[in-house]
Amino acid sequence: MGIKRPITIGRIDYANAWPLFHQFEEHASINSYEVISRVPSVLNRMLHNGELDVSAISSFSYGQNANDYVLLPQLSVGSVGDVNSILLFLKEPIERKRPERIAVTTTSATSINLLKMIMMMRFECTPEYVSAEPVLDSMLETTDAALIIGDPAIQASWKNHGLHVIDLGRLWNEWTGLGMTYAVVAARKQVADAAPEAIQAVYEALIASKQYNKTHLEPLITIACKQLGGDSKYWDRYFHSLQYDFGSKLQEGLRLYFRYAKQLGLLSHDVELTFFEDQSAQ
Ligand SMILES: C=C(O[C@@H]1C=C(C(=O)O)C=C[C@H]1O)C(=O)O
Repeated sequence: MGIKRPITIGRIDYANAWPLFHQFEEHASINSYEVISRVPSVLNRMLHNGELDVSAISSFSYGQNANDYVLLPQLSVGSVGDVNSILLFLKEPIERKRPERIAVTTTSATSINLLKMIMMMRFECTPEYVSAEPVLDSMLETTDAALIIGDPAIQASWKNHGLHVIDLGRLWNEWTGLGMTYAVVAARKQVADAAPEAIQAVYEALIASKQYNKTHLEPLITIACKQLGGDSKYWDRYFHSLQYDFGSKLQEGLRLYFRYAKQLGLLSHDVELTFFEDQSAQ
């Protein structure tokens, strides 16, 4: 039993995940671990390849690999309504003209598929999607619209570029009445079976970090202003609009998302949410 090497943990390299990971080190009781900070698409690949043992990943990537993963309970990045950092920038309002070609950031999995769903089911169109680095101006050189997530989306939203902006979290909520879960924390099933105590230690540290940050947002707001720009009012509202607990409303939204993904052929199979068993509850 156990693993005889440092446990590898993936951290999303965007402000949206800070409330889960900031102070992780201070709360970690394991002595041998490594935290690797990357954009979601890279973490998705690394967990899939076994380069990571446990990671925050796109919820869509969990759906693709649900047989090999377990979810850590009460940990997610979601919203019921505005998410503020998953944004579609359009040259023309969508009510007037459906986009024919959309540039989508290379960093996402959940939001790209959420966008495809919204286009097909809500706006009844099937644009061409081209993958691109998340730089608004260059994305829009040859397209009608651009999807950006995370910090670059926030920074693009501050610019006065005269574009029309759709917040995908708000649109999903208005359309379905539900919340949406963009990121989950998953462990490789193989590792959770072989070393449940190591995964339990990571789980407990993330929960402790999340609880601490909930009542100590000030340091995160200060770092965000310094590193990413904006003012404290913006970041206070941003962190409060995101939901980190993976509650039943957020799970319900994700289940519907997976059902739609299957229906549209974006996923090849049905997805069940399978959770890691909290070892302290036994
Ligand atoms: C809220 C966000 O949620 C995220 C969106 C993801 C995706 O689209 O795959 C993955 C992880 C999160 O970073 C965001 O990026 O702004």
